[in-house]
Amino acid sequence: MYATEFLDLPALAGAGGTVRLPGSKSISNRVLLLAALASGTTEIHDLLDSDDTRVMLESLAQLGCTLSRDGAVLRIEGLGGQVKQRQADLFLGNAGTAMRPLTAALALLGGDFQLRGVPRMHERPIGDLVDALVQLGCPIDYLGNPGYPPLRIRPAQVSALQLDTPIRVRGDVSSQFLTALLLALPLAAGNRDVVIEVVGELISKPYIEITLNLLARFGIQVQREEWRRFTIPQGSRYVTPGRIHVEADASSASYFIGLGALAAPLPGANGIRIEGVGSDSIQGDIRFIDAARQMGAQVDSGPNWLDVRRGAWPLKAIDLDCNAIPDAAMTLAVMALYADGPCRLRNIASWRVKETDRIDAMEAELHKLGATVESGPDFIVVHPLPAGQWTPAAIHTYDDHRVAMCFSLAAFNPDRRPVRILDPKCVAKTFPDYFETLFSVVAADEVPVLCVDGPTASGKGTLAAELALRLGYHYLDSGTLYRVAGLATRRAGLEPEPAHEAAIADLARALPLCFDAGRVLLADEDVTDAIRTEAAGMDASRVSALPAVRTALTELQHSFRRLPGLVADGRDMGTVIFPDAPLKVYLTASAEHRAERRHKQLISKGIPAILADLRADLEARDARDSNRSVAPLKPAQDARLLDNSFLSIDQSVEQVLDWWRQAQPFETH
Ligand SMILES: O=C(O)C1=C[C@@H](OP(=O)(O)O)[C@@H](O)[C@H](O)C1
Ligand SMILES: C=C(OP(=O)(O)O)C(=O)O
Repeated sequence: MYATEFLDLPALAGAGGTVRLPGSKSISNRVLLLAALASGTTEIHDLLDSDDTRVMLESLAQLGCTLSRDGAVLRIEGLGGQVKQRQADLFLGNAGTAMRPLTAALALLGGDFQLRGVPRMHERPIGDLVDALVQLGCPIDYLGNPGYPPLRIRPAQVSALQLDTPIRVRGDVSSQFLTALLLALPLAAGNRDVVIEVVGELISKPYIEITLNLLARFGIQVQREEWRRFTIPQGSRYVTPGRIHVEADASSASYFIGLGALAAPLPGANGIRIEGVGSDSIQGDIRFIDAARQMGAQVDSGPNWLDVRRGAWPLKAIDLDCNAIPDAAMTLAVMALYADGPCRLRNIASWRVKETDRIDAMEAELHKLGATVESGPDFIVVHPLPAGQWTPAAIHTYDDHRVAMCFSLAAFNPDRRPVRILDPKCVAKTFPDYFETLFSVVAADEVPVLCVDGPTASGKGTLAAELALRLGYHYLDSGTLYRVAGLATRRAGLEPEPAHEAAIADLARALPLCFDAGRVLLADEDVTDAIRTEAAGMDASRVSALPAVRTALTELQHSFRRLPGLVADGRDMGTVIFPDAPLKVYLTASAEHRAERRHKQLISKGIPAILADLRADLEARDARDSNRSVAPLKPAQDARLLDNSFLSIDQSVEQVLDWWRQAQPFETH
């Protein structure tokens, strides 16, 4: 997951390959609750692991459920209709699929519970559900604004519940209220039928189908009359299916269906293959493929897969009632930028009460890209954005995963403008590795590189690693490559000198090197410490002066240039390896300061060192590095010089980030 302040997507040129998507949020949270309410053990395969499921799991654990994980399998011991903890304060983040169903279940289970969430959750309505439960005889208080969480649920007298008349619930604000009642009311259906009636037009109907389908998997056959009346038969009891599999999330698939529809195919790949969800999905958002087809995409599907390719181009404009696919429809709003006319998405009033007011959010952010957008209480019209009119934009994401995900598709714009996604970690709600997955199937003509070159002990490693962290970029410590090559040379029994140049180059070309969370592995051996000795530094400097070795390592270094970008530190990053890098920094500090830093570093590790000797070694190494015939150490012509003798690490980082920001076309936010 990218936990950076922003993530810059360079202009993307094409897409192709296979993605396997994480589990469905809607199925995961329903299955978790049903498994908790049932007796016995349920084995859940491929459960979604994200913020929304984490809050559900934590709540169930607080209520006394025993949970255990074994790879991709989660085992849950059901409570059999009895919570072990009759008092709990539950935090449900911004997960509607946890807040609403748990409210209903806990109201019926009996106990003293508080349910709260993030500030936005306290603006998302729950009044219709609370009204239905209160009418039934469950005491529930609002702890903040009436109609919204946080809530306090007090114990209800199950025997005194008003089940003689149908329980009436409004269905026109969120279908999750009806889902919540359907999931929980089997608890009250021991000796009578329980009837629920929907008041007003029910929205998001396919989500009710998911609920009914999963209830049936847990032994409860709800009878449905149209979308108005639902009967849970007397004697209904949750029976675990034992083992249940969660299919991949169809709403998450919409970004990759959109991608396949609008990206030019990559050579050798036949569009985008999506695995984990397909034509037999029980999720209503699978119908997004119909919308994509209407826009011109070519979609083939099978039981557990989808294949998507560009068909009509530009995409065809659509005018669509999106009530049944409210989540995936946001993807259409960005695809509309590439259409041959204005696209109208209708019947989406619920967008206004989700993670943010999504109609306003989409309008504001599409507008930043340069698009013309019109909207009303329950619709949005997005006009196509012709070439020449795209503006580089920093997309505000409103802590809404879907805003972040769907706007990534704007990086395919014909003007080759980069797109900045602010607060990219908001995707953690349902798809923590969204951007990693995207990067695995897209290509850019130019992946940005930020080079940090400089002499030994200038602090370039610390600076570059921090920059990589802040930008969410890959990190190449090229000095390490030479150090590892030096070590491998010694291990092969060779002296690092010109006489063995060809043999050392062969070794370097096939270096089994891997960077793993700050550790350096050589053929699975952790050599992080071994390559950091002064002697290894000297060997690195000596092998790096051999031209054939440098050539062998060049290709390896180029391979680190992957999306979304690279920070490379070394001595010739800007001059030789990445001459086209948009920002090159040459970092220096006086020999005196560098020797002092190195001295401090060694002493703090308990390694004895003499300051004067260190300084002399350092000056000798500077002279050798600057005078070597191949790629001598010098600033690139277009490098920015940074002398950090009197700067803290933070100050240096801020300075370079400032230069980086200036080199980007985004207006500051
Ligand atoms: O029941 C569900 O799993 C959901 C129902 C939909 O909400 P509404 O019924 O509020 O539209 C949907 O937007 C949400 O992401 C998940
Ligand atoms: C509306 C959404 O979430 P929630 O389940 O919190 O309602 C969503 O995921 O788009």
